[in-house]
Amino acid sequence: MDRIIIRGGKPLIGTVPISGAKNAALTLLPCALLTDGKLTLSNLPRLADVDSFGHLLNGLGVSTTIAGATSSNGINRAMTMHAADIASTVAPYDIVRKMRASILVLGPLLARAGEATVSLPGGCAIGNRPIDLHLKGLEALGAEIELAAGYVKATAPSGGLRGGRVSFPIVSVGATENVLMAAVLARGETVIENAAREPEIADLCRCLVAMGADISGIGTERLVVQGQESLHGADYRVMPDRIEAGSYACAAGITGGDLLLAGANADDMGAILDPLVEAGLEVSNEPGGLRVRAASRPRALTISTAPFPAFPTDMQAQFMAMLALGEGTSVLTETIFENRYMHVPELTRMGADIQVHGRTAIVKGVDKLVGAPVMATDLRASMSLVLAGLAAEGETQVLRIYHLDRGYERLEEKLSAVGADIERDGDG
Ligand SMILES: CC(=O)N[C@H]1[C@@H](OP(=O)(O)OP(=O)(O)OC[C@H]2O[C@@H](n3ccc(=O)[nH]c3=O)[C@H](O)[C@@H]2O)O[C@H](CO)[C@@H](O)[C@@H]1O
Ligand SMILES: C=C(OP(=O)(O)O)C(=O)O
Repeated sequence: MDRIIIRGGKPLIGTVPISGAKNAALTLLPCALLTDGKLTLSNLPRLADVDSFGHLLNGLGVSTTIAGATSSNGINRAMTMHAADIASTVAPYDIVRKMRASILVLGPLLARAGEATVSLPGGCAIGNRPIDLHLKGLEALGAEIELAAGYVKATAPSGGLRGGRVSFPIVSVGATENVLMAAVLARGETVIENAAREPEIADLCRCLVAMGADISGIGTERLVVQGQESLHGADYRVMPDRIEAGSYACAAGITGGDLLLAGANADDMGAILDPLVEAGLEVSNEPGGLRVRAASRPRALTISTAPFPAFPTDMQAQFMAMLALGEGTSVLTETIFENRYMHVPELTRMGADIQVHGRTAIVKGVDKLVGAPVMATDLRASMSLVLAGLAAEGETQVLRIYHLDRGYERLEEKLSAVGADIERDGDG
């Protein structure tokens, strides 16, 4: 098993190309199931989850071809998917257990093929992660749902799904995505109230519109979809990854660095950039990207995670690492996932002073962190340990880095290029 070895203490300076967004790509890929035309996604990040999704689609009968390698600018990778026929409507446990986003084939399969059998994703390291809202939303479009032997089996009524009214009691990114992808092929109008407003949802809507869908209210909490008989193929470019960009911004913050995040889109990143500025970092929009400079130690922050446009849960761990070396006491509250503090004991082993009380973590800034072997437990937790390692004295070894490969494209290459002493080794 691979590990990442970092010898910390170097300010990171230079340009980091920002890749296409994982969390957008993973909801754009299942859109291929909605049409017998070809869907080509460009700016597709080279990530383990994208590969797994490709395999999942292949198993459903979708042919996939990949063009263009990821260049040093992080561009040019495109995948063309062609679901001329749906050969299977089953998403098996073996793939779903590796990648929770597999649940996002449920809505499209149901809408196009009239049925879908998808392994229940279950919980993961960060929390329970139920899918009841996905299922209730699809029921509102007429689907019949059965749960048996660890699978959800959804069936459309004869004549197919029909438009309906879905009002989510809480904001759910995944449920909004599943219902949207089903509604675009349902008969009549669907109204989704209290829809998630994450930029990745707007990206999904724009791709669906490029495929012939009729959606209004894009970017708002009320989406109105006029279902179509069929959709057609399209070429669509995946949006830049705001979480990857935010993670590298924290790398500048924790190392006292100066990074140009090439291709990052500040418009989607207000809730990430505002606290960086509050912490004393200089953030500016420059030609080609977003520049983040840290002239001093970050100041303490009080942050609470919440659905967009508030501070994202996917940035909590990285901010915590940065604030562990900040000045003063920060207070972080995690409201989305009940178990998203698995990085705390590992950061503590590196010398951080962090106490968790329920959903709140009190982070007392320390003067230094010291390198140690640490174990990553989930994707963003892993990145927080890499960040800590970049600033720590001595050597940090991050184990179980397959989590990082799910969400950070060419991590060591991007960090080495801006001055980090980091390498991957095959014995971890
Ligand atoms: C609102 C939010 O920040 N969503 C995050 C969530 O999306 P993801 O789509 O995984 O999760 P949801 O947005 O659906 O979950 C939001 C909340 O709703 C609850 N829930 C969800 C679905 C359901 O059927 N029933 C239910 O109770 C969840 O337990 C959670 O507390 O994790 C992703 C990966 O970290 C992040 O990129 C998303 O930003
Ligand atoms: C937890 C994440 O992703 P996933 O839902 O794919 O596990 C994430 O992107 O931080």
